[in-house]
Amino acid sequence: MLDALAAGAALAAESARYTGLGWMRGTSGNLSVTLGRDPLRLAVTASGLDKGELADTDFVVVDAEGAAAGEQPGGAGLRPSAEAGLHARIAAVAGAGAVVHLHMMAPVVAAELWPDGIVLRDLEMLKGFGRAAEDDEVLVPVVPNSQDMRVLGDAFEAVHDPRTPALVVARHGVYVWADDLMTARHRAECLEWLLRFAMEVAR
Ligand SMILES: CSCCC(=O)C(=O)COP(=O)(O)O
Ligand SMILES: [Zn+2]
Repeated sequence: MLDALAAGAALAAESARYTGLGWMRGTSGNLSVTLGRDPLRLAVTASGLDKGELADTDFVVVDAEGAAAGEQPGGAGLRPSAEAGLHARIAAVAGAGAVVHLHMMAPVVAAELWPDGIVLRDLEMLKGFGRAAEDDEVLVPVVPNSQDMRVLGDAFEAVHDPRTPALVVARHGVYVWADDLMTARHRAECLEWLLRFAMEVAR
């Protein structure tokens, strides 16, 4: 596992990449890395900042509820992401080492078309999403949006399949997770392609 300062540098670098892709527009999106499991501790991007311009210390160490925990490398002036509670739930339930939350367009539009979940099957790019390409049917779950991270966390747990490292929040964005930030990014990139493909062929 990364220490907090290394995690902060990685969060800033990854956030800049996602901003370049247009997936963290405005101040949207947030990323986290798991720092420890007993007790659960995550480094999560600070709330309300331009995610394309994060300093290496623009993160907050949070607990299992998503609340700031202990002394903070970036000082007491930073607030944890408003969505830190869902990051923590995903880290706890799915065992994720890194969680990325992105405001990319494809999952949100796909959720409008398929509000009960998005089915993907027989696509080579599924390998990049951590699944088999052939004879594999993947249901990417969709849950309604909420401002209450406990409500979102409960909705996530109700639909969670350990084989599927993503959750679409309708009219909001997508969560993708993996053991580390780079793998989470690869999965997010492949998922975006898969969802765009699904919508193109459904037209
Ligand atoms: C225009 S962004 C609205 C809040 C949100 O959905 C988001 O992803 C960013 O929240 P944060 O508190 O992490 O800045
Ligand atoms: Zn969001």
